[in-house]
Amino acid sequence: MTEPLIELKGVSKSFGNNKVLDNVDLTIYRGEALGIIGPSGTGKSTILRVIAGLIALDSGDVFIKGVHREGLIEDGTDPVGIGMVFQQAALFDSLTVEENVGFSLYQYSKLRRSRIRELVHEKLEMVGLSEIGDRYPAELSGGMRKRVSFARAIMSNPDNPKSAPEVLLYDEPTAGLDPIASTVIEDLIRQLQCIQGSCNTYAIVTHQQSTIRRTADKVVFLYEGKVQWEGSVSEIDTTDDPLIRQFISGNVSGPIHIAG
Ligand SMILES: Nc1ncnc2c1ncn2[C@@H]1O[C@H](COP(=O)(O)OP(=O)(O)OP(=O)(O)O)[C@@H](O)[C@H]1O
Repeated sequence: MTEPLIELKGVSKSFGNNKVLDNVDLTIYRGEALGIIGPSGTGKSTILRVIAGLIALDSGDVFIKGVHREGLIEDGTDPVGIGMVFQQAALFDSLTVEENVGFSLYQYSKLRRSRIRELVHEKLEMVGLSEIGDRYPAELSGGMRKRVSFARAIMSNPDNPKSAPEVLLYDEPTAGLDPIASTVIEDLIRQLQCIQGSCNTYAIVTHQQSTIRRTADKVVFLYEGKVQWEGSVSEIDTTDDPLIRQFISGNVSGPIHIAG
């Protein structure tokens, strides 16, 4: 068994009266590619934001590499870096691609501008976009914007090795992309997993079956605030669990209550 990098123990989170996560236990091991699936509004993005340390818990504990997290990511206690790729790429429209990817280094490091440009170029090359540093986000396709956001998520300061993310969290990275652009992104996620110095551990939230099948090794199914099922990606086709059967077939009849 490899080392647990992320552990959620008894995590609960409500927004007002809406209990989104209800006593959730989840472990992500080093090197794991974890797919988080489940119906809309069931708390998948919330779990990613909990792991990323972006929102406070109501109760429960988060351990990062065995160390109890106190507070949020901004409190800086995590022993490993965690990067997040948001659903909407979340680029600054008024900055060039190069300024977006290098943003945290321009803001918070003492590196020379020329060194940051080199590092940005390296990351853009890793995502197959080495020629677009001078463009603005509005000049890019949706798939290209996603790839730029990947480059930004894996950016780190070589003077501060702890800033290199060891875990990447992808929130619906292929949402809104055509099947071919989705394949490009899925391949990139797998390539980044294998590149030395990039992230070999990740969790991915997705609704797209091709993305689940091509980017996840293990899958957890979230519903009604709890992890209801977990198994290998091949088991989603063989399990007789009624929740998974209904979800994968898209059948409106079954144990999953359709909101609205
Ligand atoms: N900041 C917030 N304030 C209030 N409610 C929130 C907030 N963030 C999430 N929610 C609610 O929590 C529930 C779960 O949201 P979340 O985005 O985690 O679901 P999801 O499974 O990722 O959904 P989808 O598949 O549709 O993206 C939803 O009912 C949502 O409206």
